[in-house]
Amino acid sequence: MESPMTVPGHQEYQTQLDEKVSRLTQLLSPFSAPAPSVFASAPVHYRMRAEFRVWHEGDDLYHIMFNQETKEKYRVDQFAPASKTINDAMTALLEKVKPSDVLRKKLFQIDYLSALSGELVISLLYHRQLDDAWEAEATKLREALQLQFPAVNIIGRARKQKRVIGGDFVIERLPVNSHTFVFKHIENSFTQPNADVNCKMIEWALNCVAPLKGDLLEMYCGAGNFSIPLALHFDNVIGTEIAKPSVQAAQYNIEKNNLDNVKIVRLAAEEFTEAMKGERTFSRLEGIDLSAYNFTTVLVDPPRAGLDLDSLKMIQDYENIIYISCNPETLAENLTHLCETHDIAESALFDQFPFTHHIEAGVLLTRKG
Ligand SMILES: C[S@@+](CC[C@H](N)C(=O)[O-])C[C@H]1O[C@@H](n2cnc3c(N)ncnc32)[C@H](O)[C@@H]1O
Repeated sequence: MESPMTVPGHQEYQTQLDEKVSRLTQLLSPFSAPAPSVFASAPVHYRMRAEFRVWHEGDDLYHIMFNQETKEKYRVDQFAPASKTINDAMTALLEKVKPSDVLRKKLFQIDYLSALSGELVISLLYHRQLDDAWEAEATKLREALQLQFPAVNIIGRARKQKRVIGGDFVIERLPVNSHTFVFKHIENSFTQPNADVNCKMIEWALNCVAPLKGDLLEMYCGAGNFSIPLALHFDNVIGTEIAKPSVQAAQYNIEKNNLDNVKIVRLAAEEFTEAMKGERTFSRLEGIDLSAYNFTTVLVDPPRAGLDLDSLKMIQDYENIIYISCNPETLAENLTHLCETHDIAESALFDQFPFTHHIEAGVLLTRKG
């Protein structure tokens, strides 16, 4: 079992990025899209999250991963794609967990969530129930790690159990243009994995909306990753999101960034579309008069499946559409509808996932003249 700490070379990275650019260009070519702007990733330490299985060997214990092709396990002492904070924590954590019978017993997985701010959540996953003895040891572990990491939280997870030592989130500080935005990122909720490339995505979106006025409607807004920076530009923003923890984080983020023109509503995109069409009313929209907004622009950032047909039709009512996609195939399918009414004015490739074949893309659509 070998630890593949070898970092792929620049040429290998560039070749793969070039392939992604040509794949995206090809997928967008039926829609007469301009050539995509390309936002590259750092070659190492770009991931804010990492998950490892744990291997026990006598008194020893280490992180492992699996080769996706051969399914063979390999030892991972350091993991170049993960942030420096995660790499430092991997060593520091195991040093302290190894000698503790309570902490190591039936520990099978370790998940790390870090932030550019240096904050860190470590989740320890067990095949046994966690008791007060575990909590006492985990509290001591956190205190010991706090000497090295300014803000570190520990979570213990087992079947139907979650014990939190500290908090279950990190506070991120994202530099976007000349501004720093504060974001609460909750463990086990969606957050963009590559923080630097995420900042470039937000800057690209801000650039797209620079000439636009009025109000912004956003669907699939998560914890307000786009809603909050874009609120500095628009008069008002309404964001919708299905996941309760993300909506709660978004409310926190609105307050911490001192915004009073953003509302986040917990609704599925499909439900929100029904509300916009006047087909259904929702108590969660009470006090919000959707007809009073002057929505000129809609931003969508759906999961891999893309948008349903009704939501596609609904967003075609707006002058400007920003579509952020983690799956260019469903983006292209959705564009066959959207380009009946809109043209692609800008396109972009954000290399959120270097050294994989995954593509994150963005398009700005404007209503046909
Ligand atoms: C790709 S993430 C984007 C989140 C956010 N824009 C960001 O940049 O962090 C997609 C988001 O859509 C949410 N989601 C998934 N299905 C949904 C649905 N049917 N309706 C509304 N939101 C949904 C997920 O919880 C997730 O937060």
